[in-house]
Amino acid sequence: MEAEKKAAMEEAKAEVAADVSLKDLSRRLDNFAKERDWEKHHSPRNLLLAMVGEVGELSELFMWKGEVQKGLPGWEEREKEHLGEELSDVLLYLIRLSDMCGVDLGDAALKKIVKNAVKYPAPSKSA
Ligand SMILES: Nc1ccn([C@H]2C[C@H](O)[C@@H](COP(=O)(O)OP(=O)(O)OP(=O)(O)O)O2)c(=O)n1
Repeated sequence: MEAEKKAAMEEAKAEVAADVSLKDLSRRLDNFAKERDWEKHHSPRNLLLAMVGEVGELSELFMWKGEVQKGLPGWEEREKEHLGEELSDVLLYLIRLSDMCGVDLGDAALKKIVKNAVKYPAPSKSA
C-alpha cells in the first residue's frame, strides 16, 4: 500500500513537472472512478452538490479572517497546503462534472475568455 502510494505520488510529480492539462486531470479522474466502481455515484447532480460542498470547505479557510492580502502573508505553511487541497477538490469536481455533462471545459473556457473580451473591450492605448 505504501509502495503504491509512493508510485502514485511520483507519477503525479512527473506530471506536474511536465505541466498538467485539464485533459490529464480528466483522464486521471476517470480512472479513479472506474477503479473504485464509483461511476454510478458520479451523476451530474451528485458532482455539482459535491463541488458546492467543497466550495463551502474552501470558504471556511477564509472565514473570520478579515481582508486577506495577495500571497497570503501571515498564513502558516499548513494553512496554505490545506488551501491547495480545497482548491483542488473544487477543480477536480468541476472537471468531472463537465465531463459527465459532455462539456469540453478547456474549449468552453477559451471560448468564454474570447466572449468576455468582446463584452469588455480593453481601453485603447492610443486614446
Ligand atoms: N465519491 C467521490 C468521493 C471523493 N472523490 C474525490 C474528489 C475530491 O477531490 C475528493 C473529496 O474527498 P472527500 O469527500 O473525502 O473530501 P475531503 O478530501 O475534503 O475530506 P474532508 O471532507 O474529510 O475534509 O475525493 C470523488 O471523486 N468521488
